[in-house]
Amino acid sequence: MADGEPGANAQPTDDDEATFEAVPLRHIGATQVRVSGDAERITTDRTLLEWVDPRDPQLADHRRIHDSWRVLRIQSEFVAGFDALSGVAEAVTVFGSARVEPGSDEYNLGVDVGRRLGEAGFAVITGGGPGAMEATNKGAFEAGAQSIGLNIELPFEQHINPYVTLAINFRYFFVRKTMFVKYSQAFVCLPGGIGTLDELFEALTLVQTRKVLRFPIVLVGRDFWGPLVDWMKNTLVADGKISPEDLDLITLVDTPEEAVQAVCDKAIRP
Ligand SMILES: CC(C)=CCNc1ncnc2c1ncn2[C@@H]1O[C@H](COP(=O)(O)O)[C@@H](O)[C@H]1O
Repeated sequence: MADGEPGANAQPTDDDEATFEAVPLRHIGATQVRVSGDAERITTDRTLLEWVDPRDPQLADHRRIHDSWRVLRIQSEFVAGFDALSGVAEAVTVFGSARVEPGSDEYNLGVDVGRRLGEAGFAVITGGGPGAMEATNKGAFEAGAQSIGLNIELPFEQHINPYVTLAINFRYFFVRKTMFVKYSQAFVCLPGGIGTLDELFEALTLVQTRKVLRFPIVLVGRDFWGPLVDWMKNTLVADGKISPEDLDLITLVDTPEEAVQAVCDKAIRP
């Protein structure tokens, strides 16, 4: 394929994707960009979500045909996820920063949380990445519990952490997020950034709207999470944006022991 031709610079993730994305990628130039020295891959989520000008005659079919057929790929990702996770009995999903360094206090916090959840009889689910995810999987692994990693395709090189005993790779964020909720009875959030906040607030929305019932959401670390909860109280409740009872959806704790106790007390268990 000559340079300048449709899809010439595309960085597909497999052969299927190469065929599938050949035309649509032209609209974004599909040049390889570099982030922190790593080649940035064009992810499936990006090709789904990026704006395409439907008035461009060469792209006229993009939304109509490619997005419609994309549903089959999305469907297959749901099928693979359901299939791989259907045997998971009792599980807790733990979220937290991808940037926590091994050996740090926050890493050790994750290990402790994972280990205690494992010892309490839960499988532990994380995003399968580095940092707090790795720490939590490590704790669960060392406790002999099922240690699950739901990995996500990212623009840069990404490896599942070595403490995962059941790994699934997802291309679509929203498919993966369905699995976190569907296969766990509680969420535990360790300190984290935008990814963790996204996962936390999605869970809060699902519980608030009663899409999910009796689903404890436990935040570990009062110093870290306290100011956010205070803001929710002083601004969201005070301004009438949420009800005072909505704050009861969150359990704020300091230690891994309290976190696991809160899960055991509040989650649906047989
Ligand atoms: C070093 C680095 C940025 C690696 C990214 N690798 C990742 N692998 C898997 N899940 C992730 C990754 N980054 C973010 N997430 C998701 O978002 C959350 C962490 O994002 P953050 O660091 O809080 O905002 C995790 O709970 C996880 O579900």
